[in-house]
Amino acid sequence: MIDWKNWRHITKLDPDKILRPGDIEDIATSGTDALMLSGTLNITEENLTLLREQVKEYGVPMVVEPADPSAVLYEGIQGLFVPSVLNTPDITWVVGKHQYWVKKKHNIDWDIVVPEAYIVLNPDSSVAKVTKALCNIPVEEVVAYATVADRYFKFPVVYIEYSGTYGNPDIVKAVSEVMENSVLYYGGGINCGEKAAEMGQFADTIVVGNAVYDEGAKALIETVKAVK
Ligand SMILES: CC(C)=CCC/C(C)=C/CC/C(C)=C/CC/C(C)=C/COP(=O)(O)OP(=O)(O)O
Ligand SMILES: O=P(O)(O)OC[C@@H](O)CO
Ligand SMILES: [Mg+2]
Repeated sequence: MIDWKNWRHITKLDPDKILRPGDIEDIATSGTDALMLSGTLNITEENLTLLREQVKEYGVPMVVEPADPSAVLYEGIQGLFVPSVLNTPDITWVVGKHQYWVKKKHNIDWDIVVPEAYIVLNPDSSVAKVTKALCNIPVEEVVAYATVADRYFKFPVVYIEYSGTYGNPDIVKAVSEVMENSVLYYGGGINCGEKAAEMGQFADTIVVGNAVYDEGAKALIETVKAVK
């Protein structure tokens, strides 16, 4: 297994978006610890495979984070990061999709599976809409979810997710103070060194997604430098 617990910086690449060859090289050589292939909308085995083929030659650890059991990749990747969303009333996104997945797929390589406890906090994100996450919750409730994930369910990863917008550092700080064993991920709206450094004080690992597409590789490199 890859040493994912020591990653400081993950670049999240969306199989539904286009990257030019030059961009791919710049991303892969940016110093990011891993490439995570993931998105909520329009993810298929086909576009996941195409993206994997584009990035694999650089030798950066590559992991897949599936949004649905119908689009999972098993070959040529080093990890399968599987989300459960904690702050949704719809159990489908906590354990339902997972049960369906295991029922259909009998030979899962559990050694590469890393369960993630998502706390989704941007109501405008695709992931919030799809999972009907209850995003407008006070910090005490976020901390309580994170504590349940860390101590009770013993999720390897707790993921504070603001996909598409920059989140509240006070919330990430408060969560970081209660984490004992889980690795704390922060993702959402990081598009420069300052924001990377700010969230990187509290999160073990920061995740940068949209900035790669909206700002380009130069901004990505700044975010890497800020946390390493
Ligand atoms: C059990 C299996 C194999 C799959 C189910 C996994 C579950 C429950 C996923 C629920 C949450 C989810 C849809 C996660 C996908 C990862 C993620 C948060 C991607 C970022 O999404 P956005 O940035 O909101 O979406 P777009 O980039 O597509 O707009
Ligand atoms: O795309 P951004 O806003 O950087 O968010 C990163 C990641 O947490 C999305 O799942
Ligand atoms: Mg996205």
